[in-house]
Amino acid sequence: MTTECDVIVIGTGPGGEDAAGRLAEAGLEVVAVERSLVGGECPYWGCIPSKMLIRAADALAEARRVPVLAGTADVAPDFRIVARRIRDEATDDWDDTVAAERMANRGATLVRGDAVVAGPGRVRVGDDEYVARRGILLNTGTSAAVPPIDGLADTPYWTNHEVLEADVLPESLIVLGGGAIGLELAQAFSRFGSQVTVLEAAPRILGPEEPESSELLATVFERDGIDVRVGVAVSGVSHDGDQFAVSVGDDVVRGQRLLVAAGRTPNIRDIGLETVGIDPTARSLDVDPYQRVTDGVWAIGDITGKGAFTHVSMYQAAIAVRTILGEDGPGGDYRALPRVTFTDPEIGAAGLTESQARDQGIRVSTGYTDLTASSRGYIHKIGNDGFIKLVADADRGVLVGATSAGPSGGEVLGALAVAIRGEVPVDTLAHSIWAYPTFHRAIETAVADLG
Ligand SMILES: Cc1cc2nc3c(=O)[nH]c(=O)nc-3n(C[C@H](O)[C@H](O)[C@H](O)COP(=O)(O)OP(=O)(O)OC[C@H]3O[C@@H](n4cnc5c(N)ncnc54)[C@H](O)[C@@H]3O)c2cc1C
Ligand SMILES: NC(=O)c1ccc[n+]([C@@H]2O[C@H](COP(=O)([O-])OP(=O)(O)OC[C@H]3O[C@@H](n4cnc5c(N)ncnc54)[C@H](O)[C@@H]3O)[C@@H](O)[C@H]2O)c1
Repeated sequence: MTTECDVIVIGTGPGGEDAAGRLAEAGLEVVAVERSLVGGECPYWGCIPSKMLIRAADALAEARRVPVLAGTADVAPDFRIVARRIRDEATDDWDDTVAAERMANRGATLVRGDAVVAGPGRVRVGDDEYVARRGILLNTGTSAAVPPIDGLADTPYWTNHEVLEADVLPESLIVLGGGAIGLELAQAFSRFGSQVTVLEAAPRILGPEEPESSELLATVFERDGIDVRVGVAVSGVSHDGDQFAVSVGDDVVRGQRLLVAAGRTPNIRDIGLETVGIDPTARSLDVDPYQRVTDGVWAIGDITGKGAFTHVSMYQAAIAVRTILGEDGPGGDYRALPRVTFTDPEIGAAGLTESQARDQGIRVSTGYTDLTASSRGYIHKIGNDGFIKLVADADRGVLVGATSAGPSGGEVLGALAVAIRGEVPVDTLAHSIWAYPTFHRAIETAVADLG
């Protein structure tokens, strides 16, 4: 059967679902194809369940701080409570009926199945063909990358799916990869009582962020009893029906569960992109500032390589919708791209790191302050680890990057992201009033430190 429409959306991650709804509300005939759950990774196996787990784990950690500040607290973690919350409240037991109805109510037609592009404006789903008058919007996202380590593929390893579907706490957990996924989940499971080992191939965890962020998290994790090993070469993995054995140099790390959090593979390899002249082997799809990949093909979300975050997917969805509807509006601007790793301390960052700024030839000055030395850090006491680091363009007198690590690092980041985005002069920041005694007041000290 062949069906005509205006736009075909392939993949309904956060951006695709929203774009399909907006385009339909604007009066276009929209077909949205989804092979799994409407909403994508974020609500079912990503941001939301992981942050629920972290919220619970952080409550345990705060309760354990009571003896230093306020008396006694008996803490007896029960993983079943958060597992149930993820199942019942976050994911409806991994059922997307509500999301599917929400999209249908906005006027888009949901087609379930694997979509394959069959030529300009043409998409196949099983035996059915869909033909789009305006074009195809790609939002196919990413899947966990599984490194080609000897034996790994034959073991019952976990990815972000299984780990967030778990309802029993593993006694021990080996985490392959010290990026955002690995670190957030490593700390959360450790706080519930799992013995956790993080194996990171690069010289430091959280490699894309400032070295100070990596150092801070390594120190805090070590203090928490998490075994963090960097610069390791994992040469083999086996499973004896009960335990994993991971070969790391001459050593063997054993654990009940193994989480593979070693990066993501874009879901663009086998969806027929070559039929519209797009290279399916690329690391990401090159989009112009208006989300165009080629005539009649737009892309949004993780596959664009602009930042694998829900806020990027949603931001790009709004731009793609304007483009498809022929409306005016600004193109994508990633200069102040914010991101938050929800460890404790949270690592918030926006814009460029110091080394990225130097690589761009910017005459850089940096400002740094330790949060423990701030009034709020002193008051907060236990759990006050953190810092603020600013990266300024000394010639233009504006911030081009910032990191805000601390108990509310992700919230403090808001002010810094706005300062970068709005190119607020450093001089204005220096002569502003910063509320006392907040964590964000430490920005003033970091600004004063800019050399
Ligand atoms: C554990 C974890 C925690 C995270 N935490 C955060 C966080 O705190 N904050 C944040 O901003 N981001 C976070 N992310 C990242 C975030 O989940 C993604 O950036 C977000 O989901 C946006 O992805 P997307 O729009 O590219 O599509 P995705 O969410 O990946 O969805 C793509 C959809 O396309 C479908 N699809 C793929 N191919 C086809 C096809 N051929 N036919 C039909 N359907 C197809 C898939 O089934 C999927 O539903 C996290 C990710 C993980 C894994
Ligand atoms: N809070 C958030 O916003 C949040 C949370 C989780 C994920 N995310 C998004 O999802 C993306 C993917 O997360 P991720 O953590 O899987 O990927 P990542 O690329 O950020 O980190 C993967 C890590 O695994 C390491 N690695 C790769 N192969 C390895 C091997 N064989 N042995 C040991 N280490 C190995 C890499 O060096 C890297 O440090 C993130 O970059 C981020 O954009 C965001």
